[in-house]
Amino acid sequence: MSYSPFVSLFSKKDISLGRGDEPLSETAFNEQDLTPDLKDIAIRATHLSKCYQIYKAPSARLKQFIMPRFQRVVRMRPKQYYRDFWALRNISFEVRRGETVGIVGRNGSGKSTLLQLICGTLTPTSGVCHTSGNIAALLELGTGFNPQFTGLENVFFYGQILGMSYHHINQILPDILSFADIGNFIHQPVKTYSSGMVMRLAFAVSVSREPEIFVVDEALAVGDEAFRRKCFARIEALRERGTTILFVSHAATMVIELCDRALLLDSGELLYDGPPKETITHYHKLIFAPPENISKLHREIRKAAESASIASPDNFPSDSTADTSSEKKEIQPQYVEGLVSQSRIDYDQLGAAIVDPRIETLDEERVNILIAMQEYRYCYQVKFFQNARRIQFGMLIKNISGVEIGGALHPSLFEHIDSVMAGEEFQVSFKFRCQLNPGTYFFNSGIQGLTGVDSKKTYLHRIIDAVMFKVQPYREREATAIVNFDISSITTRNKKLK
Ligand SMILES: Nc1ncnc2c1ncn2[C@@H]1O[C@H](COP(=O)(O)OP(=O)(O)OP(=O)(O)O)[C@@H](O)[C@H]1O
Repeated sequence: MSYSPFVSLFSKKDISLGRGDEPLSETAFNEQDLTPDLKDIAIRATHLSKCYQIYKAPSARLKQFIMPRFQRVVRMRPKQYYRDFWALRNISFEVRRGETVGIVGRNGSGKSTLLQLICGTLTPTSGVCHTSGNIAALLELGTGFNPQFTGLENVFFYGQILGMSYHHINQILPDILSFADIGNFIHQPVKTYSSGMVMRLAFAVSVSREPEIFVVDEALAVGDEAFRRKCFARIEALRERGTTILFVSHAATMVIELCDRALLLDSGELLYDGPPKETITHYHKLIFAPPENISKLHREIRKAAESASIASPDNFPSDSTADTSSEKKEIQPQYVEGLVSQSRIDYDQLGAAIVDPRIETLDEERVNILIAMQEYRYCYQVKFFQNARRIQFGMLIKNISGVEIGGALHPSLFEHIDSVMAGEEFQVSFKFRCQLNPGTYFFNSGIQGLTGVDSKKTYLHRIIDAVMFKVQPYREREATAIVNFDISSITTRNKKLK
């Protein structure tokens, strides 16, 4: 019976591997061998590469097995019947203990290969991967479960692979079953399960023995909304307890919400390693780029990666609300030159252009550090290159996770400017009160309307994350969550009951 584990536990190790037929060596990774800085590191990948041999047909594989030996005997130069395909090339990065790191990339970019190298289920062609701590990995969905076994049998099967005793699994079984929540299906063979049910069970088992490193490959994508929320909550709990988490996802919001950092892979190369929102922006650009623009985009992303540290959030006033000193109370709105959106996306201009989006105080001073509860204007110019009809100018405020907080349209939600002529220019200004709690936020800008003989409204120009800004507290923080509704509260103490 063949079995390939997809929930697996690995011990501290240091795998050094050579290319192709070279002997592989695996050595123990002792805590005392670690340099002090390495003690903070859960995963260190150094120049990791993985090359697959691609054969045109199965017969070529056989030829490769026989012919080179024969050719050597007759003193011919051995011929190669395959071509090399580099799924990963020269990947180096570190993950600190307790960090949550997302991996994003287009299909085939090498994400799963990287996770498998880290987990040790695949050997690198060259390079080294150090991991420190027990790893629980939720890799390719379903490939590990024995389809003939019932769910319950698989719980014990995996639990023991994870290093738990039968007795311990028995003890925590109610928790596992309650988390998986698949009812009586637990007594059915896994081959009768939907992919969502397999995921529920696999996730429940893999987190039951709290791992030091938790690696998840896209598995959560198959769960329903409610279960995904439950998984996120569990991942959050693991995070809070200091588990290092590495996961692959195509879901931008999830990466932005959960991760401290995100890596962008493309064509086997680590293109970007930075804050999740910026990584996701580069990823989105790659997904939507026509093939002929990919190389140019690669160059741009590499360049952005080099200069990323300049715009590090550490260089700007913090979002902290703890400091309620008098200096903090007197803080003024200001403009910080380097505080610019790294995630701006300019869509094509279809007859109009948004120019110079900015935030101003009511005295027309440009700012990007705003004081909560004060009034500002969000402004931009619009230039029309074509005649257009039924025009609306828009703005939208989002937080760093992409949650849409509030927006407006001019003239209004249900009105529009009937027509504009090519060459006309507008100054658009939205006055607002900054009822946001301290944090980092973004403005989108957009012009909707009709051009030519179109009868369907489209964006004539749109800029996502056009302006980035930070909000500082106006006094001590007065409200919870994102929006400050200026809530006033009162309590009346009831008379003591006799
Ligand atoms: N065993 C293999 N033999 C040959 N090529 C392989 C093998 N496994 C993966 N590849 C190739 O390596 C590249 C990277 O694959 P990988 O599965 O790591 O990509 P991925 O980023 O996880 O993709 P996806 O988002 O589609 O899951 C792909 O082009 C894939 O076809």
